[in-house]
Amino acid sequence: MSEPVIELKDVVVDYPLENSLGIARKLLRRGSIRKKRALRGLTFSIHDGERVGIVGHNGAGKSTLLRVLAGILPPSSGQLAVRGAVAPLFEFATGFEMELTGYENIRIRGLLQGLSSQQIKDRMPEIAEFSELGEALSQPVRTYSSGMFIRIAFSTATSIDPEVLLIDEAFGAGDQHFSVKSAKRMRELMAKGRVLVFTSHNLDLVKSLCTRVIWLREGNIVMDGHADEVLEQYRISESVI
Ligand SMILES: Nc1ncnc2c1ncn2[C@@H]1O[C@H](COP(=O)(O)OP(=O)(O)OP(=O)(O)O)[C@@H](O)[C@H]1O
Repeated sequence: MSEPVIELKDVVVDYPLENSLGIARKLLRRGSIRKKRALRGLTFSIHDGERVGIVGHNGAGKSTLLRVLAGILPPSSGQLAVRGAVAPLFEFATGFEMELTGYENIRIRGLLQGLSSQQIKDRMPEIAEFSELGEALSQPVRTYSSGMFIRIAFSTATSIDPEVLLIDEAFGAGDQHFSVKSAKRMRELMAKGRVLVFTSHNLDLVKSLCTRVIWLREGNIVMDGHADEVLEQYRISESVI
């Protein structure tokens, strides 16, 4: 079998439960920093062509797992390999430099996604056009509405032909016009992408999009297997609660 596109081994994520001042004070006093363990040693691989749904109740660790796969959040311990270009289609409103212009923010996001300066330059007209932001792209993004941030982030994230598509169903694609346009582009990318990882509370949508489902509970994998089988068990457990 070929090398997996995504490979996790004993991946743990702890969130500090203190702000940076609290952490500094604890360090000075040699006290222990309180943490919340969100992922408790996940091990799995995803191969070419797999469409994987991640399900679980609130707080199960779905968003944390997507952030780890996107490289936004480094694991606290364990090993992670993601082979190929990743398009993270969630948390669009985070990570902007407020004093810089729309164009500059597109460049930064592109570099973070692993594009070269030349690739960004080549794609800039297409990204700008898809965003439909026009002259506003020359303004500092602190002047933008929340929908305008989404336009930049979505247009940049989908400007590559990604091998790995990470989608949180609750991604919120802005106004009606842009959400129709972005849904169409997402479907095109899903048809082309080698791997899809999709989190959602909408089990019918998961069933229609995914071949495999990983069920998380409190940062552990409860079940990992064929979508129909895992969703059936998950539904039974939900009706018991
Ligand atoms: N920034 C943070 N600081 C501290 N704890 C966090 C942080 N983000 C998430 N957590 C905790 O980590 C755990 C996993 O959260 P996560 O957001 O990954 O769950 P989820 O499955 O995506 O939930 P939901 O379905 O509600 O979106 C939860 O217990 C949550 O309270």
